Amino acid sequence: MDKLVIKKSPALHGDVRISGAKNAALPLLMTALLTEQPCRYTNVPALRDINTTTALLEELGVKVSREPNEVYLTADALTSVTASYELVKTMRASILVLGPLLSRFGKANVSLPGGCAIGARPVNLHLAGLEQMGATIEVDEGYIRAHVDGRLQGAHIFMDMVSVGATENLMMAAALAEGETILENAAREPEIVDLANCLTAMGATVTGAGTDTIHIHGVETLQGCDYRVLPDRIETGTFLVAAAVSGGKVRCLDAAPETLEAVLNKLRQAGAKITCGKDWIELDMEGRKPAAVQVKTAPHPAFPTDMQAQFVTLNCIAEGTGVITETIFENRFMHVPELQRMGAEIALEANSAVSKGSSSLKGAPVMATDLRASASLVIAGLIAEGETHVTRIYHLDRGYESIEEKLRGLGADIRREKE
Ligand SMILES: CC(=O)N[C@H]1[C@@H](OP(=O)(O)OP(=O)(O)OC[C@H]2O[C@@H](n3ccc(=O)[nH]c3=O)[C@H](O)[C@@H]2O)O[C@H](CO)[C@@H](O)[C@@H]1O
Ligand SMILES: C=C(OP(=O)(O)O)C(=O)O
Repeated sequence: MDKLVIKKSPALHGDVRISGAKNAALPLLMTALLTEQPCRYTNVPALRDINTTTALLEELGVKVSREPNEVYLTADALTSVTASYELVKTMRASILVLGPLLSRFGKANVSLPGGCAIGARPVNLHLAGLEQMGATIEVDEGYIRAHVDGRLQGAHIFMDMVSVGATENLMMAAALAEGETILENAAREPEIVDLANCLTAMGATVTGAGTDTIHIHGVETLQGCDYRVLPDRIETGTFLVAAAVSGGKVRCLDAAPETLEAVLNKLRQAGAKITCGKDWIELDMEGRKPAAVQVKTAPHPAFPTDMQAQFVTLNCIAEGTGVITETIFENRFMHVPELQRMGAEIALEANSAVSKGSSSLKGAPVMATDLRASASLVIAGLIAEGETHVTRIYHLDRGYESIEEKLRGLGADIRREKE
């Protein structure tokens, strides 16, 4: 297993190129299941989750070929409709094969994802929506077994909670369903808009993506696509926080500033000077220490839970007291005890992390517990005195393309070693 060894680094300076978004690419690659025609996806990040997705699609019989940051998929003759536990347990987003398989082939067996480090993460909304569209679903021996006679039927679905994954699964299912599907209380994340744009390019009619009501007019068949994945707003935010914490000046290229307004707003409140172009964002801390910020996570367009851990690190070293409240996942503060081991003064109070600020961090061996927790520890390592060893970085490799090379390009002292 690999670990990252990070030494206290100078303030980060320079340009960094942002990759395609993991959370957009995962559902986008699943759209290939909706058509027998070839699909090409570009700006696909080189990540462990993308490898898992292509392995999963190959297991179903999809023809896969890859070039750097490009994936070609053809689902003209499937050999299986089963997503096995072995793959689903390593990547929860595997559940996104359910909607497309069911709508195109009338059946699907998908291992139940189960809980994960950050929370229980049930899939009841995915199943309830598909049942409303006419599917019969049972859970047997840890597998969701779903089938439908004929086509799924368009339905008016109101979701009790805002769920990104359920919205995506139901949008893909609805694209081949008979008639119109209306999704109410839908997620509004930029990745939903990206998926809607791809489905539209494939011949479905999708309106309202980016609002809480999405209309999808299903069609009998969809065509292939040539689709470029949206820039990763969470990777962008992570580099901006790293720059802010180090007192540096960093420009993120190939970014999508309009997708991370809530994060940019908090960085401005922390004292950063932010300048944006059409596809770039520059953060300049002018050598200052950030001011602590108050943050509450909530569905888009509010502050994203996937940026919460990085802001906990920012608040640790900032001036003043900061409170960060997590409202999406019930167990997403696993980075806090690790940051405390580095000297951070943070108290956990119910679902809030309260930091006193001005902690002087010291390097320590720390363990990554999930993807964004890992990112928060890497950022802490850059400013901690001495050396920080971050273990279990396979979490980080799920979602950050070449993170150590990109950080080194900004002047960080970071290297990958065998544990
Ligand atoms: C691959 C991907 O895009 N992952 C993102 C996606 O995850 P994911 O799509 O899994 O997250 P959801 O939006 O579905 O989850 C939001 C909340 O709803 C709950 N819930 C969800 C579905 C359901 O059927 N029942 C239910 O109760 C979850 O437990 C959670 O508390 O959105 C999350 C919230 O922005 C992000 O943190 C993840 O990075
Ligand atoms: C929680 C995340 O991803 P996933 O839903 O794939 O676990 C994330 O990207 O921070």
